[in-house]
Amino acid sequence: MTESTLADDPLLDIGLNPATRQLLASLSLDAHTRPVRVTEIHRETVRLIDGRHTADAGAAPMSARLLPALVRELAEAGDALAVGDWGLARQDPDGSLWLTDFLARRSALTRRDGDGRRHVIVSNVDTAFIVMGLDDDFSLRRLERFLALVEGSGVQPVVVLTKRDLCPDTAHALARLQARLPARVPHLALDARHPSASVLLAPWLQPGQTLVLLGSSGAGKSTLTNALLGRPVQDTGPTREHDGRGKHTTTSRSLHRLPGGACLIDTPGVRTLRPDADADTLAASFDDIARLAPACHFRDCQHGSEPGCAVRPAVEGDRVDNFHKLQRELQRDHLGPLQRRAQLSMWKARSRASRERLRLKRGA
Ligand SMILES: Nc1nc2c(ncn2[C@@H]2O[C@H](COP(=O)(O)OP(=O)(O)OP(=O)(O)O)[C@@H](O)[C@H]2O)c(=O)[nH]1
Ligand SMILES: [Zn+2]
Repeated sequence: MTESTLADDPLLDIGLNPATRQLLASLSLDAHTRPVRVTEIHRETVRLIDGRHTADAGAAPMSARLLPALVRELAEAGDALAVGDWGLARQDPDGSLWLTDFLARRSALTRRDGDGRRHVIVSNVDTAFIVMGLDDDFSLRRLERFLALVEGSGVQPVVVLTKRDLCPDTAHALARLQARLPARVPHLALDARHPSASVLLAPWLQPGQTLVLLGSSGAGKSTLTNALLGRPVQDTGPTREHDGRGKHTTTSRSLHRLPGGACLIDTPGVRTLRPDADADTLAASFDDIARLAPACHFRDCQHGSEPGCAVRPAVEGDRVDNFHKLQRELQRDHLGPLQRRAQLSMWKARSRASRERLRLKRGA
């Protein structure tokens, strides 16, 4: 048997990359076990694709149960499956499908719950397009939030500015962005409705690559998804596709295969991922400030109006302010409910006091 190449591996359709392929090759799988990717998580089952039953775009997902040993293993590790995970599925003689293992992740976008625990929302993603409109949506502060969310996840952020056609002065917006954004983060401006979007984004859309779109509501994620797919994704209603078990709706398709060969993961979890950072990723994302701060004259310099500040001349003031704001938020998020309430009433008392002072000053 001649060795097949990555290019003709059916798993390429579902985001197989050289590293995952190498890992799978080392596993000597029996005839009943095959590599799969998780596209949906339900209470007792998961939906999987194996790249074999590919329709025009995105494979029709199969339902599988988790092997009890896998459930135990995950519980012991305090972990859970995520969309994008690679795993192994075994088909029993009676036709039932079991997820038996899951493979180590090479990247993960996570969110924290109220108790500060981390949950993986999506894994094995190469690129996150941070989508932001060049209209009222444009906010460098929010962009910095999203970047801090992606930082440290193993995912490459790319800033995609949509609505270029609506922006009277794109050059100005880009200049502001460049003054703020670390040079390592690629960025571009486009009209998300135009087919040329996939040409501009081609470097991140190569076969085997997996991407997600992040961004606030109305930023243009659906519009861009349609442009990348080359056709509208129907969000509701039945599709024409039948497989004997009934109709699939496209809403259940969270992994789209793009014409160029990349996979786009679009799940409600990703859509609603709030750009919250944690301390490490925040520091890494604002590493320009961290790098310069040791050269400030005062050790506790806030990079405001202190003499001898090394940060202020080099970093835009609003970026420094945003860093401090996100840091404060983080501290607040890490407080327990009681401490949070105490802090809230302290702030309320303070603002009451300052309102009172203002009132007295104005002689009201
Ligand atoms: N002119 C213009 N309109 C755009 C562009 N990108 C998006 N739009 C419009 O902006 C509106 C919002 O775009 P959507 O793609 O629905 O935004 P979204 O990010 O998917 O929003 P949610 O689904 O709420 O998360 C739609 O009316 C789009 O037609 C663009 O580049 N140019
Ligand atoms: Zn300073």
